[in-house]
Amino acid sequence: ELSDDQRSIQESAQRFAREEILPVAAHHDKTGEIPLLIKKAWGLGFMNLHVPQFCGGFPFCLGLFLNYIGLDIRFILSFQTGIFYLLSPICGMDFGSMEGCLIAEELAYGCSGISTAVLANDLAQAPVIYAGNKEQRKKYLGRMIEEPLACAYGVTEPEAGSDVASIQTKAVKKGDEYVINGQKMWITNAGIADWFFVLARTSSDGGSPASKSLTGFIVDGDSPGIVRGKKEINMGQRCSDTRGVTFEDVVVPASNVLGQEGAGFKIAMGAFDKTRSAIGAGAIGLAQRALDEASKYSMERKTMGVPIAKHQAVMFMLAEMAMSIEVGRMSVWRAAWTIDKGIRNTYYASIAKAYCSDIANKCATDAVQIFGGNGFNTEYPVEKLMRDAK
Ligand SMILES: CCCCCCCC(=O)SCCNC(=O)CCNC(=O)[C@H](O)C(C)(C)COP(=O)(O)OP(=O)(O)OC[C@H]1O[C@@H](n2cnc3c(N)ncnc32)[C@H](O)[C@@H]1OP(=O)(O)O
Repeated sequence: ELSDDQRSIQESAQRFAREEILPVAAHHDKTGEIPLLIKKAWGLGFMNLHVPQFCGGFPFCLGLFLNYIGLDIRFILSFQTGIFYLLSPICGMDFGSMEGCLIAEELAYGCSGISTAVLANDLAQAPVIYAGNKEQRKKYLGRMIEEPLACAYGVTEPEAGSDVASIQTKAVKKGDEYVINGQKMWITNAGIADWFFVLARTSSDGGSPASKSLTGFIVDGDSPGIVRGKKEINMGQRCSDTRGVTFEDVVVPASNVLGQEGAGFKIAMGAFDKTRSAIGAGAIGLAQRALDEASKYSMERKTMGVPIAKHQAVMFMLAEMAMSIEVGRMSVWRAAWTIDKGIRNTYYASIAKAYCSDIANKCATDAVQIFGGNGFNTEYPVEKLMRDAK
């Protein structure tokens, strides 16, 4: 059962998604512009959810509360810089995975592209929270609480997607510094990142296992030698900034190594443990939206003298959608609850991410089917859901 606090967080996120995100979702899908809404989301505390309190973490829960009791978002934001900073030491808190999942589901209900843009920081921050020392956390996480900055998680490469152990980006130690060379691909926030988490190979011994050969670095976004690629024009989630990034002799101080040399693979895996359930939650938000849109439409649209919801072919689809969403949401909650208890959740988080992603695709596809010809048309919301789900 959700606690009262969790319910109010959920309701605030729901209100923000439905009042602020949903109305601009089609625009951002069309233009691919990074939503200005990110600043509002930051002001209300929906970004940087897991930054620890000692870094200045989450001073804006008061904003969430004020929003929850019905104050206008513009009013809250006009206050944010002054009063919230004064109050941050007493109202600061870092959210667990469970709260992160509740927020991710609601935001993705409004638009999973905007939701990814808002929540992608959480993925990049996860290795720093998981393995960073106090100075690293204060320096790189603290600044994200002070202003709405973006950071990016740089693991995937053109030749190494799901096979993290095969990454080729290299970091060579020279004195107190490392020099990084290599290429990353599909990096969310790459065009706007203030800093990157970069996973690179530090061992040249081909026989060395992944768990000892890779190292995680924090790389400042303004370091010479970082070449940010063009914004990729993707099929869905189009306002999320996705790019390739090249590192050409990028010099990083040894003090920016996370954990120790060789610990990077496990740090990256630990970050996935923390974030996979939230990706599952976003997928459930999208699936729930597909079900709600399809239910509403099937009660309004009539064929053969009855609403199409009365036809068994449509009823079955709606019932399947509802069943899979309930099961998927439970898989997300189980994964999030497990890690919040301090128990490794790799198994449950992987199930949640894989299962819910499939559910999102199935529900969106069925919603398009229920909408008939209209489902194929951009005037209706479901074709976007189908592209975003993919
Ligand atoms: C909300 C924001 C959204 C932004 C968009 C985000 C989109 C994304 O999801 S981006 C990322 C997508 N990429 C992935 O998910 C990567 C998927 N791949 C993987 O996770 C790995 O490569 C995986 C699990 C498939 C396989 O790894 P594999 O090479 O077989 O390693 P494996 O042999 O299992 O483990 C190697 C070592 O690591 C350890 N290890 C593995 N997993 C973990 C873990 N979770 N925790 C701790 N240690 C671990 C193992 O115990 C082993 O240790 P040792 O060598 O000491 O015995």
